[in-house]
Amino acid sequence: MKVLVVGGAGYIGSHAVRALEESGHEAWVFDNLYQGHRGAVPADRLIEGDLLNPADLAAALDKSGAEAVMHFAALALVGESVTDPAKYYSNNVVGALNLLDAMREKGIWRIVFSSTCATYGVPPSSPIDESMPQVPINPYGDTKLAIEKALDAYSHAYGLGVAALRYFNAAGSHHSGEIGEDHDPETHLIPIVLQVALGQREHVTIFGDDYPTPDGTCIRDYIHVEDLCSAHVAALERLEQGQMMKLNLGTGNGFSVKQVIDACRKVTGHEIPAVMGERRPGDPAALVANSSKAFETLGWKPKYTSVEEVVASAWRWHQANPNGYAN
Ligand SMILES: NC(=O)c1ccc[n+]([C@@H]2O[C@H](COP(=O)([O-])OP(=O)(O)OC[C@H]3O[C@@H](n4cnc5c(N)ncnc54)[C@H](O)[C@@H]3O)[C@@H](O)[C@H]2O)c1
Ligand SMILES: O=c1ccn([C@@H]2O[C@H](COP(=O)(O)OP(=O)(O)O[C@H]3O[C@H](CO)[C@H](O)[C@H](O)[C@H]3O)[C@@H](O)[C@H]2O)c(=O)[nH]1
Repeated sequence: MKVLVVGGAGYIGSHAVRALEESGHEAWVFDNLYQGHRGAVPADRLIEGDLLNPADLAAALDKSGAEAVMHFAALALVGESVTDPAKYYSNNVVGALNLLDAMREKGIWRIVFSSTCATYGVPPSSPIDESMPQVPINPYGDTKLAIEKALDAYSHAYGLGVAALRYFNAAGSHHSGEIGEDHDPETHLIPIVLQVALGQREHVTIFGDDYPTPDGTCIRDYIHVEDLCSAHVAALERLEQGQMMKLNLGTGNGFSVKQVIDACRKVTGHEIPAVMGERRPGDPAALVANSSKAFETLGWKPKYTSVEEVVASAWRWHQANPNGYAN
């Protein structure tokens, strides 16, 4: 299939491009390079444009000859979504609606969408399955839930085939060592801890140790980015017209902030000073996926299950590219 990967120059999108090509598909990238990197994608398949400009989208769908879309493009900083919600509703929700309109116009009915465990808010229990209530606690999560709802309605009314994939915490880098995670600003735990190991930060601040977890720090489910992307390809290949898949993507294993820092110490051999800080507003104590629905629906399972392996994969990229991409 020819696939337009929207947000394909970003962290997860660029890994999806590799996964698509490794599975024999033809991937094209649409990105405004707000967070994305030229160096992360093949130059001859990059179409620069903005989701907020419908003419850019129409041109990209024509140029790529796309039969399907993977939609990764979004703003994803929880804190910024609280202080500047207008930016998030506009870019994420209006941008997604523009994309859906452009797809309808061209008769393209397959879409795989990046949703998030943030749509569950503070779950009633963990692990989380897809039947649990979606009650986001910040505008970022609200925008993702709004898009899921639009996809639901469009699927029902217009026959769109949708996979809304609710990722837990993406981490790691491509096995080739050629692409990895490079966000500016970086807010995610594993890259921040590895920046300490590289001597770029003095310490990592642990956001609270008074949570109701065994060591008091938050527990998350860190899924390797290549595992995430193989699930995307599996979902795309199974989509049928009018179908709406909603699937959690995680490993089912939770690791605390302290456990992640210990794993980073083990992998890097660096002492990695950590200081205790305040809770970060909006952080649920534990977010761990029950992904059995994805296992059954997609015939998929994550290959990386230990947090050390995930950290080692991220470390290879950060060590080789301490300053990230050149462009
Ligand atoms: N990283 C995670 O752990 C995680 C977890 C759950 C969900 N997600 C979701 O997965 C997706 C990808 O995350 P990521 O970490 O790769 O983010 P990223 O910022 O690295 O990638 C997003 C890409 O979209 C592009 N983009 C943003 N707005 C655009 C616009 N208006 N027009 C064109 N391009 C635009 C950016 O330039 C960037 O390249 C996001 O939708 C995010 O919400 C990420
Ligand atoms: O310097 C840091 C950074 C993070 N953390 C903690 O580490 C854990 C992981 O934090 P991340 O910022 O790496 O990721 P989140 O769990 O906040 O991920 C959330 O934000 C992502 C968007 O970037 C995704 O949407 C994801 O689904 C959503 O849960 C959290 O407990 C956080 O408090 C620290 O203690 N110190």
